[in-house]
Amino acid sequence: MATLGDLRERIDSIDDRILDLLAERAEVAVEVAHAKRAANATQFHDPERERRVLTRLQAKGAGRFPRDAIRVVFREVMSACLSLEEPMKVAFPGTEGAFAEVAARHLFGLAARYRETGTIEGVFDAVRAGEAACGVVPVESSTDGSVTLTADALIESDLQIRQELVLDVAYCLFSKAEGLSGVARVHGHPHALSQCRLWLAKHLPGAQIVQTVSAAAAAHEALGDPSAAAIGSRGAGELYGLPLLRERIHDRAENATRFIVIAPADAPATGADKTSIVFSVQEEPGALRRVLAIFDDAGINLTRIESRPSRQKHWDYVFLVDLEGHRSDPRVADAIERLRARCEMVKVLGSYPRSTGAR
Ligand SMILES: O=C(O)C(=O)C[C@]1(C(=O)O)C=C[C@@H](O)C=C1
Repeated sequence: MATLGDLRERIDSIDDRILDLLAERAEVAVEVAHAKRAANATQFHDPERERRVLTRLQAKGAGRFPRDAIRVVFREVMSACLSLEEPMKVAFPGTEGAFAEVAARHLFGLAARYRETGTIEGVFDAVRAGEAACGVVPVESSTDGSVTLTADALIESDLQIRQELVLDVAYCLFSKAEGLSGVARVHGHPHALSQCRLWLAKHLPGAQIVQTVSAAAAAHEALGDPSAAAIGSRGAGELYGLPLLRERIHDRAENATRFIVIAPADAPATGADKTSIVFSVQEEPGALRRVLAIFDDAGINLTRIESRPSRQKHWDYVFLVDLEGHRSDPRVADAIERLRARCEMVKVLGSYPRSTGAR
């Protein structure tokens, strides 16, 4: 049997070969950048190509090497190669350690340049001003429903949805307190507090609940005061060096947030896509039912419908719909045309590949 020393020598030599291959890949990525410049490409980042690379490699597999890890490794390899071409600039709301950052890093890797904008509107502004190539914003939570700030910003903006990601959201409680009995105050973002409401009522009934603007602000409170606790992602706690008191304190075991990537243009068809649209209907009885029948007649599945105040008139609403299919599918294109004939306003917010989810 080989000794531990022998096996480690073999691992060292395999790692050297991996490094040589990475160096070779980096050289090719630099050549890709030259080819793109020669073709006057405006975008170096190519999410469709990245998706094809990840799908192909995961399907191919690598013996015993875990399939999920293939995604993580190649996500970082491509993020690093892209940084040699042109670093990707990505905006997200909130501060470091927020779930929007977790989603952004999952999609764009460690080598992208991240910009915290503080607010959801700030993400839209940064992308519109060209300060970021794209932005990652939450659009709905499986527990709290729609993120209305995002819905309203989408309705008003010319930016398009080009990707989505459903992220498993797990909240932790961090504190310098020895145990739960030492916690007098719990600080958290309103979304975090709302998603952990029952747990807090049961386990910390006497604690004062304090809303903060971000997970980072909550962490700062807990850093400075041993009788304070903060709610946040595991990553946020690690980032701020706070001891973990309890894990998975959210009320619903299945707690996910859907994030979208907004950019100047949406995505080409992949065969498994969704399209988001917003429309307003005339104020007459049965108008909404007749409009929805267009999708029904075309056999198009609606995955979500939501109404928002139009902000033009009192008690006037617009409807946001997510449907299965790409806007270039003849069936979808035809339904949108029929919608235009019936509605006062129709705006396509973008077509994008359906999320396969991330944990
Ligand atoms: O194929 C390309 O267009 C590349 O730029 C290479 C590469 C990669 O590393 O594989 C890098 C960045 C792109 O977003 C897609 C893929």
